[in-house]
Amino acid sequence: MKITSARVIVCSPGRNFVTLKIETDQGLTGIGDATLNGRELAVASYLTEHMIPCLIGKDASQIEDIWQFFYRGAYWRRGPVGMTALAAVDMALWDIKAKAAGMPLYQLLGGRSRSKVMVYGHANGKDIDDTVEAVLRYKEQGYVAIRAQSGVPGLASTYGVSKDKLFYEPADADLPTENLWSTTKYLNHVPKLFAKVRDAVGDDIHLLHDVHHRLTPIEAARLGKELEPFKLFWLEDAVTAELQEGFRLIRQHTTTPLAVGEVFSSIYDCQQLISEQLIDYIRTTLVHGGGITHLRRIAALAELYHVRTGFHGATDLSPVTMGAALHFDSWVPNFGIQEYMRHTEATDEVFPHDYHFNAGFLYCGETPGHGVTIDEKLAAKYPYQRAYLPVNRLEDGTLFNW
Ligand SMILES: O=C(O)C(=O)C[C@H](O)[C@H](O)CO
Ligand SMILES: [Mg+2]
Repeated sequence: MKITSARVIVCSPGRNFVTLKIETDQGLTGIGDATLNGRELAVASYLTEHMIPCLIGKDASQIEDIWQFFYRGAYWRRGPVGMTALAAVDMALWDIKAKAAGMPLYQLLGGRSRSKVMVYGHANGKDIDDTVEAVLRYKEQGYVAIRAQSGVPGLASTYGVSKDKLFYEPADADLPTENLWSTTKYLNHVPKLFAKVRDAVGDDIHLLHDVHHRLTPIEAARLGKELEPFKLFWLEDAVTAELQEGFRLIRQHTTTPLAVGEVFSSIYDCQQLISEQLIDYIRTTLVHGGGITHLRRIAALAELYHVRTGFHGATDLSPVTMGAALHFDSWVPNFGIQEYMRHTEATDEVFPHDYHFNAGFLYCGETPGHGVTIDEKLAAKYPYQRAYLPVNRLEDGTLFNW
């Protein structure tokens, strides 16, 4: 089955998405997500200029060989732009292979390990009371796992806290917005938030929190320790993870479970974190981690060390990633949880899909392939719009982590 054409579709139905479509001489087509928030056109160009010319004429069924060709063959390995582009190719090829087999993708991976995929929703509010209310609303909708983020007193704006309760869109301007940050104010606030949230929601709901890489290991250790009474499901991205051994310090001090990895692009970013059992959940998902072919290796390594998956699933990961991820989640033995932030109606219309949400769980469909397509005519009505993630500064002006 030869690849006859491949093209990149960039569209912005409420936010930017980059999609790769691969066509074959047998009439089968597949699509993959190539969206890298705030750097979309770099991946689009990497695909168009450097990968697509090499793809034409290759046998679409040789997924592993094509993966190795672009990973080893490029000489310049890893990195978010290259691995996102590779992920799009990989996802599209798995889509084609599953369609050729007449099977939903999870069947090719090894079949179902579970009937439904537990997801967590995003509750956020401007202050503690507002956040508690948002958490209770998620609980009413049937969610069994809820992430809670709240504004911090004394800080004008905080990441993850939007005006809209179901969507939040961090890439909010055509030049980066600047936020201000105070670790002291944040650390004083979060334990108070979770005391109230746990009290309101009861013991049966899983609670999660995202620090967004803003603490040092010893600060994260203190936060983890102070949050222990509230039994979090996980504390996410407590510190930046370029220094993998930094997590040892956090681990020595707290039993609060740790999740990290949404910005990772390969197994080498988490090898030490996993093999030293420094984390409990690996967040890297298909689109930024080289696709299904590479995530299978990460999940298999993680399984050895009692680390479970907790795939990234914010709105900047397109429905294509969500569809493929749900097949992976339905199969992978060491599944933990799946992040779920709803896409806008416009996005859902551009990317028709067969997965659905019901009472706290997502269900992948039974259509052959990963179950997501793209309406190209509709996509063309939403041209690319430059949009950046914000940057974050300390109150004295020092540029800080976002
Ligand atoms: O979903 C999360 O946990 C995030 O931290 C979302 C990120 O801000 C977002 O995906 C960045 O592109
Ligand atoms: Mg996060």
